[in-house]
Formats: sequence, C-alpha cells, structure tokens
Amino acid sequence: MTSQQPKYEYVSSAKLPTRLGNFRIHGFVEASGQEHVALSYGDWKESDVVPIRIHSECLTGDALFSTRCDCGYQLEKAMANMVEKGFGVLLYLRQEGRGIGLLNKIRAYNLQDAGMDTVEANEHLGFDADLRSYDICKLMLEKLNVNKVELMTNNPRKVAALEKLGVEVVARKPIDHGITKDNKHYIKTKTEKLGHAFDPHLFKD
Ligand SMILES: Nc1nc2c(ncn2[C@@H]2O[C@H](COP(=O)(O)OP(=O)(O)OP(=O)(O)O)[C@@H](O)[C@H]2O)c(=O)[nH]1
Repeated sequence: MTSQQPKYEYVSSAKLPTRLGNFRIHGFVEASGQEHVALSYGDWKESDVVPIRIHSECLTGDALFSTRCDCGYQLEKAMANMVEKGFGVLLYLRQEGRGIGLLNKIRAYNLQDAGMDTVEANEHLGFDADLRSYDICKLMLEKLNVNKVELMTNNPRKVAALEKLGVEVVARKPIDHGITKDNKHYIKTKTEKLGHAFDPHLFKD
C-alpha cells in the first residue's frame, strides 16, 4: 500500500511580539512548497467561538502602507480586535493579488490606472477575478484547536469556503475599515462584482 503525501503540513511555532500585542506565529506548508502562517492571540477552550480573520497576502497594503486597497487597514483592525477580545486567530495565506501574484498585481494596477476596474484588469491579464483557495484553513484551525468561528470579513466566498470545509461559522463580523479616496472605486467594484458586503452609503462622497 502506498502512503499518500499530505497536502498540507504543520511545521513549527514561536512567540511573535508585535506592536499590537504578543501573538504566536505558526508555520504551515503545502505539498507544492508554498508556505503560510497563522497568528494566535490568547487562549480559548474547544467550545469557544473564536474571532478569526482569513487574510490573503497583500505586500503593498500589509507591509508597504498602500492606500490603493483596504488590506493593510483590515489586517491591523482584525489583529486589534483579537487583542481587545482577549483571543483570536489570523490565518495569513500567501496568495498575493487574489492569487495572480505580486508582479501581475502591479501590471493590474497600471490597467486600473488606465480605466479598468480590478476584475477587468485581472481578465485582461488572462486570469479569473479570484483564484484563491481556502482549503488549508481546515488544517490550520484544527491544529489551533478552533472549532467554531466568528469570521471577520465582508467576503461571502470566505464564509462559503469555510462552511464547505466543515468549519462552523457562527457569525460574520463586517470589517468596513480603511476606505480612502484612493481605494473607494476598488471597494465599490468588490461590492458590485465580487459580492462583498459593504454598505453602499460608505462610497458616497
Ligand atoms: N488582482 C488584484 N488583487 C488585489 C488588488 N488589490 C488588492 N488585491 C489582493 O486582494 C486580496 C485581498 O484579500 P483579503 O484581504 O483576504 O480580503 P478580501 O477577499 O477582499 O475580503 P475581506 O475579508 O472582506 O477583506 C489580497 O490577496 C490582495 O493582494 C488589485 O488591485 N488587484
């Protein structure tokens, strides 16, 4: 009998003091070699509903303070919410640019500056609007002893993906954070074309 190689593996964890509080970082790897991390804050019981954020990598927004998108604002707000609540988990997935990668995202920025929206720009480059997978989240949550979640997101695809994986999503917590003059159009497109649950009044001038 041949043993099947696991698709995802837990690797290691360590303390991660941050500007927002003392987290722990947990490393995971896919069979393809793609690395991902989870951050945990505080402690919880198996029966607790744990506030979580599933965040896809956005180097420009998360690390370089870009205001073209709302990513960096949401990341910070989600981590701050966990500290305020006393516990929580961030699943940080390395799927940059909704899966098209950093350099294609930069190409897409140029197309957006020339008048396309974020979905049209992806399509122009030959990609679907959203190429992400959330399958690894199941192993990450199991490893962290999380059974029931309150998911911080405006993206209905994330809720559906978790439910399909058998994770109990007790509630969705909206994260309408970080709307700027630079990203208003981007967020409006996510709402109109990708089904994100933003309140339309947020886009009014
Ligand atoms: N293709 C493309 N991707 C972008 C652009 N701006 C940001 N992104 C990517 O969009 C993704 C945003 O992911 P998340 O922060 O998980 O959020 P979301 O799917 O928008 O949903 P929320 O949970 O509601 O925030 C990241 O992978 C970013 O790199 C863009 O202009 N074009």
